[in-house]
Amino acid sequence: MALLDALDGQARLRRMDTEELDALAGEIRAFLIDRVSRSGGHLGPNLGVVELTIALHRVFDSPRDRLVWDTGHQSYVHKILTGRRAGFDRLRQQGGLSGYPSQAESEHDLVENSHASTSLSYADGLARADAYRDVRDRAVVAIIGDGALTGGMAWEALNNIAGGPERGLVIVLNDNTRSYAPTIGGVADHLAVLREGRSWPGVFEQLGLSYLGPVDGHDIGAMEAELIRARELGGPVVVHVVTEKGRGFTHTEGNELDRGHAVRPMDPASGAPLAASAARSYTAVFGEEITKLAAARPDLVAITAAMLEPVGLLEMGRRFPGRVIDVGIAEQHAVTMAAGLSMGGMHPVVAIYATFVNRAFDQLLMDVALHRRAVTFVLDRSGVTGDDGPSHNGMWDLSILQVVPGLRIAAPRDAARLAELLAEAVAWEQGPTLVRFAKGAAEPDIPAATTFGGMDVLRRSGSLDVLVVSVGALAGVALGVSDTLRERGIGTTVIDPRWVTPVNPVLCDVARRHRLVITIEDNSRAGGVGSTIAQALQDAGVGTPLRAFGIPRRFLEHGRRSDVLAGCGLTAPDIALAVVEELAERVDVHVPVERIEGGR
Ligand SMILES: Cc1ncc(C[n+]2csc(CCOP(=O)(O)OP(=O)(O)O)c2C)c(N)n1
Ligand SMILES: CC(=O)[C@@H](O)[C@H](O)COP(=O)(O)O
Ligand SMILES: [Mg+2]
Repeated sequence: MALLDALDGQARLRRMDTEELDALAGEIRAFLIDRVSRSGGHLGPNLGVVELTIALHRVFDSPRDRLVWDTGHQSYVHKILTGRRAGFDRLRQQGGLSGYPSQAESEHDLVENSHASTSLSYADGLARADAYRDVRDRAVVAIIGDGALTGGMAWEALNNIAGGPERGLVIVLNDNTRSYAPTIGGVADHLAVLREGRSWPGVFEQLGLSYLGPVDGHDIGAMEAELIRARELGGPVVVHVVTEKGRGFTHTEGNELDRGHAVRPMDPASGAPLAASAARSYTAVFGEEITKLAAARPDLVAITAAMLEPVGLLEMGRRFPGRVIDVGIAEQHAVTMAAGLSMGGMHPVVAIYATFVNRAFDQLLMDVALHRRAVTFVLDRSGVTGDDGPSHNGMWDLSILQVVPGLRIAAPRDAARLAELLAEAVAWEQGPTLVRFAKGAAEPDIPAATTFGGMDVLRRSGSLDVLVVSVGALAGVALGVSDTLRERGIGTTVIDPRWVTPVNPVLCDVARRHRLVITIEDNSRAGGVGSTIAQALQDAGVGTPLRAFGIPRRFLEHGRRSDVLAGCGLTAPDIALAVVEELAERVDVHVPVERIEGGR
């Protein structure tokens, strides 16, 4: 790693000759493979941009020239070239290097949001600000992938950028033909034509943008020549760079599924995962169940936003080709298209990550719910996801969607309930339904002790002191709270409503008979299920006090899911301690408050 070791900034980088640069690219690739195979992360995307990032940092003078990375998952090389190589020993770990740009880490980083297709809008804003302030001696450079270019925001921005021919703006299109899978649609087809160099004005030129390329994204010299032209051109210009996702590593290059888009820790020699999880993931359970349901229901069609395998639709797609639609990174289109599919007599299942439903809220509210369409939403990665940092936690869906009239929301606690609730959801034809579950291995099955009013009673113990409302995957925590309280002579009823909104009126009756209600959810406290139930109690004239436990109203830094949940106080000891204090303060029930093992 001689060249990497000697690299002390852009000046040294700019002095390197072609031979040194090619050697440096090899050292960076070796470094990425070594570190990311240990930690896990976005190995494929970053192996694809080694030369591109070197060229960018040689032609442009970051941070004066602003580099805006779309989605940000491909910014590892940018981090290596801006002095953060040492941080890769703790990549994506709590307190360690983020897997995305981070303003706290470096002045070279701007956009921390990992939601795709935003870079051109930031760039348009930056360029306009420079125009307002008559700043002419620095560049704005957006680096956007071919996948991100299938997102609607990108075209909203292009429309505006093309309307400002006097504003300099460099758009580097990192075209590796893939999101996870090959990029779909007319945009992908057009890029294929452009890659073949058929020289007619393409869409970018017809919009009024300048277009340079296609250029080999692994030839540093060729890219530098085009980037210098783009920098000097003035006005908005697209530089079409053709790269290979996963380049230089056999276990990413050879990965037909996704070119190693997001790898788990692996043995770099064999590619074998370092820690294979025995338990089935919620995603795998969904994939199995939706395929069974699709076999029985020809009206079922599933929709993914460029994440076929990550959301578990691979099997259904194999069994029922044509009934799984990949719309590209286009969640808003996915949702309103689903409304159209429903109006046409189908029952769509929209499978996306919880955090990405945020950008399709209006479509869900006004295109699906307003028309009472029977669309089923499946939100994977709900709650704390952890590794991918603040913008990837699925912590807002229960808050923003509880306001949607007619939407029924289910939060399965384990695999068995996911199967049950998914079947109930797709059987419901009176309006939209939603099933949300966590990232990773499904919690062990927790059978109900009994059912009551359509809800699962997980435990009844002692007197009717505390009603514990358990939401989704935190049922194990809820039972742990019950155990700790029982040791202090406090009785609990632990209930899993299964369908968490609208609130089951029977829950209000049960609450009436207890001295305190607590709710435990892997979602923001602000506007979460807890606050929805509090309002339902108020509307029902139930005076029992309620304490909601959930994620505080703040962005959560990256880290392991379990550690981040603990940091939010969502552990049995922490909650039990808080309940004992609550009972003393609000219910005048005093029990020994000696230290509760593990509590704060
Ligand atoms: C709104 C949104 N939807 C889905 C994702 C998940 N996602 C992360 S990267 C990615 C593929 C991006 O493809 P591309 O822009 O071509 O970048 P590449 O990985 O090929 O470099 C997707 C779908 C996301 N980050 N944001
Ligand atoms: C950058 C992005 O949005 C995805 O690649 C995401 O990081 C994948 O997350 P999972 O690893 O949870 O599938
Ligand atoms: Mg791509």
